[in-house]
Amino acid sequence: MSNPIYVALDTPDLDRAIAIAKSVKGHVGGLKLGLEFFCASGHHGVHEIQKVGLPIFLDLKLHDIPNTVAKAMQAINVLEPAIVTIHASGSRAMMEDAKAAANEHTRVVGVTLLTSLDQRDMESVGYTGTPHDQVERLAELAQEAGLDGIVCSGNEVAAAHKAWKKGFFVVPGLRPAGTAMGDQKRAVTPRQARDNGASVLVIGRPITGADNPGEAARAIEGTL
Ligand SMILES: O=c1ccn([C@@H]2O[C@H](COP(=O)(O)O)[C@@H](O)[C@H]2O)c(=O)[nH]1
Repeated sequence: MSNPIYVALDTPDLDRAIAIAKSVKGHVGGLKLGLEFFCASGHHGVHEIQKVGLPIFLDLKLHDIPNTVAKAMQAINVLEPAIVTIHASGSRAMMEDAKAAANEHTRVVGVTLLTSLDQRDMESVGYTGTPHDQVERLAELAQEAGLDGIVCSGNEVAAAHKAWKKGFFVVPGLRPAGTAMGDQKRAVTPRQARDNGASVLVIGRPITGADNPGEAARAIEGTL
């Protein structure tokens, strides 16, 4: 089985991102570039990170009217990302148009409920039901829209996997035992997420915040 870990290179500093990417190579399966990185370094930054030689996951969480999201997707096709995120709450039409605009070999996955949100946060923005309900609802919509999979927490991935056997499940918000939660509220360990059916394990600060990111990645890999 290939290594499911994608390290989140959340930094605006391109040299630092390259250094971390090189140090974790061999202990992760891919590199995730999100808003912080992309807003600071853009396409040039992605090209530089690609030189490390690992698959690229563009975690841009696109969320806008269908036409705008489709055009944004077309603009990143040239980067040939392995995975791209959009927000599933943007509607079925938005997801359909995003998927239609993406490269054939790019997996387009829909964020269901951010792992930094809990039940109380959901209520504060007017969502009804539990995190499980929300993930189930949006996973069904994402599947109907023809997406490849979803982003959810390790708490919901087992149920999502059961309902969508061929789905591709990206799980962030992972914390090895004893590490700081930070802003994550629905966290599980990398091993729990993998056992629950995650296809991709997204891990940021537990690796990038370590004195030796390569060693931290190797240690987490060893727990899987
Ligand atoms: O629901 C979500 C969706 C995306 N993320 C992203 O994953 C990483 C997590 O970083 P950590 O440092 O391991 O907390 C980060 O890039 C988020 O933007 C998420 O956490 N939750």
